[in-house]
Amino acid sequence: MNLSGFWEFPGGKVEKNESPEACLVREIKEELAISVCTRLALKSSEYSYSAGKLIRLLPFVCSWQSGEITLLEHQEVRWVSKENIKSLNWAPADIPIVDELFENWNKIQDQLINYIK
Ligand SMILES: Nc1nc2c([nH]c(=O)n2[C@H]2C[C@H](O)[C@@H](COP(=O)(O)OP(=O)(O)OP(=O)(O)O)O2)c(=O)[nH]1
Repeated sequence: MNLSGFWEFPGGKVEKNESPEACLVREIKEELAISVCTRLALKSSEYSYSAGKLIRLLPFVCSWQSGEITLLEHQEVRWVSKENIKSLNWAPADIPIVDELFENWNKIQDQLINYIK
C-alpha cells in the first residue's frame, strides 16, 4: 500500500524454497486469476525504499497460457505499448526494468515469437 498510485508489474515475494519462476506463476494466479509461463529473464533491479531495506526485483517476460484477467488485488490493469510504457508513473525500482524493455522491445518480441503456437 505504500506504493499505492504507482504502476508495478504483477508479482510478489518469493517464499521459502520457491524458485523465482514458480513464485511469479503463483502470484499472477493469485492477483490476476490467469496462468502464465515464464519465458525470458530480464536484468534484476535493486532498490532501497527505506534505510536498511533493499528489495531485488527479478523480472520475467511471460506468456499468457489460460484464463481471463480478473483484478483480485489491484486497482487497475493496463496493457502498454512501447510508445506508452515510459509515460506511466512507475514504482522507482521498476524504472531500470522499463528502460530495458524499451531498449530491447523488438529483440524481446523476436525471441518470444518462437513460443506462439
Ligand atoms: N510485485 C511487484 N512489487 C514491486 C514492484 N516494484 C516494486 O518496487 N515492488 C515492491 C513492492 C513491495 O515492497 C515488494 C513486493 O511485495 P508484494 O507486496 O507485491 O509481495 P506479496 O504479494 O508477496 O505481498 P505480501 O504477501 O507480503 O503482502 O516489491 C513491481 O513492479 N512488482
